[in-house]
Amino acid sequence: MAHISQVYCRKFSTSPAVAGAIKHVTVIGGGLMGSGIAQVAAATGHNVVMVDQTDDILSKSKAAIQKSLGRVAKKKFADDGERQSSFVADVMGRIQLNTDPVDAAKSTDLVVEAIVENLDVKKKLFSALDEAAPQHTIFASNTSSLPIRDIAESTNRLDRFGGLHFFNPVPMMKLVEVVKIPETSNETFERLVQLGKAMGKTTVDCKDTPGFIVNRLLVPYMMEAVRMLERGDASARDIDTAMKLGAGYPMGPFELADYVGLDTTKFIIDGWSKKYPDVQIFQESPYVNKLVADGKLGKKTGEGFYKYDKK
Ligand SMILES: CCCCCCCC(=O)CC(=O)SCCNC(=O)CCNC(=O)[C@H](O)C(C)(C)COP(=O)(O)OP(=O)(O)OC[C@H]1O[C@@H](n2cnc3c(N)ncnc32)[C@H](O)[C@@H]1OP(=O)(O)O
Ligand SMILES: NC(=O)C1=CN([C@@H]2O[C@H](COP(=O)(O)OP(=O)(O)OC[C@H]3O[C@@H](n4cnc5c(N)ncnc54)[C@H](O)[C@@H]3O)[C@@H](O)[C@H]2O)C=CC1
Repeated sequence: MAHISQVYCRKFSTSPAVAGAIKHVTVIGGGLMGSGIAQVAAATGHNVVMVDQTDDILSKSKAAIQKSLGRVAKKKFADDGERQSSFVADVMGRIQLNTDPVDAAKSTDLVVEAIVENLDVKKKLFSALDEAAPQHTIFASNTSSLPIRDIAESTNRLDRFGGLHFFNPVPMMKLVEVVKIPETSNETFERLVQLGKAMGKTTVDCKDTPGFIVNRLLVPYMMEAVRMLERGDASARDIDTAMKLGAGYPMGPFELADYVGLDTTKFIIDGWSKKYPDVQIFQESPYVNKLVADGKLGKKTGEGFYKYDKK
């Protein structure tokens, strides 16, 4: 994994927001994804407001960003503690916190939404933001599985709406899928692509098809792994080992599901099973349902398919 980190350090060291480009980013949702997006946006010179529901959640998000930046800084300034600290302080200084999304949207170039994977909740949020945000502000969703067009229809700015799908963990993963709905203007799309690049990512152009590119392939793969486990074909550990050593994946499907969060995994599957009732691979998993019902949401709660040390 060392080379991924080196790329991160190289790309992220000197790329301030370019003139005319998006300079101010509001990230709504300070969970796994929102905190990562806020971190990388700030580390690449953007001014960021991160929004979540309570001060308590936001202070946990802030601590997560600080910890992740500490890991980046250690690599970037190997033996120089002072430069490590000033790098972290500098990036943190570009992140403001707010519990009021409407207030935050009043003055920003871009809103990136990374809240719970629920269409109605996302629509309600964007509808409120649309009233408050300036004309020029672009809206983007980081949804894993919902149609961007369905979210965008809650606003009157379809031409300034698109998808910006980042990958977990955002500081390490080099891809952003930029999603265009039929109404997205070329200018909006270009500005989103530019932002992705300014954040040090490689971008791919996506249509608003289910799961875009990555998740259209990843979700069936992960769900087939779950079916194998449910059928008793192999253990989770053996399936993970097989996919890491036999297919070269950095994580096996169960490690990855735990890393993504089983709540988010279930939201995706529930949505797709409702929408595509005839597609067998998208149907619900009793195994995942039970884990979620027991509060075993993966790494974030200390247990999912596996158990984790709480750090
Ligand atoms: C069924 C439906 C489900 C569908 C779900 C869809 C969800 C989506 O919509 C789309 C998604 O995001 S899918 C998830 C995509 N992500 C992946 O596939 C991650 C796969 N894992 C990895 O790449 C590495 O294990 C990874 C990079 C994570 C960690 O690397 P390692 O395994 O080698 O572990 P470490 O030794 O801890 O880390 C290696 C170096 O990376 C640095 N690092 C890791 N995490 C970091 C973080 N969060 N922030 C900053 N730095 C970080 C770490 O410093 C370490 O460097 P060294 O110090 O040199 O070891
Ligand atoms: N977990 C993953 O690996 C990935 C998730 N995504 C997508 O990103 C989005 C967020 O996922 P995660 O960060 O994993 O979820 P998470 O559960 O870690 O974080 C979601 C955050 O949103 C906050 N929130 C919920 N409703 C809100 C509202 N109305 N206003 C402000 N904040 C609100 C919650 O308090 C929570 O902190 C989802 O749409 C998910 O599908 C996309 C790529 C990867």
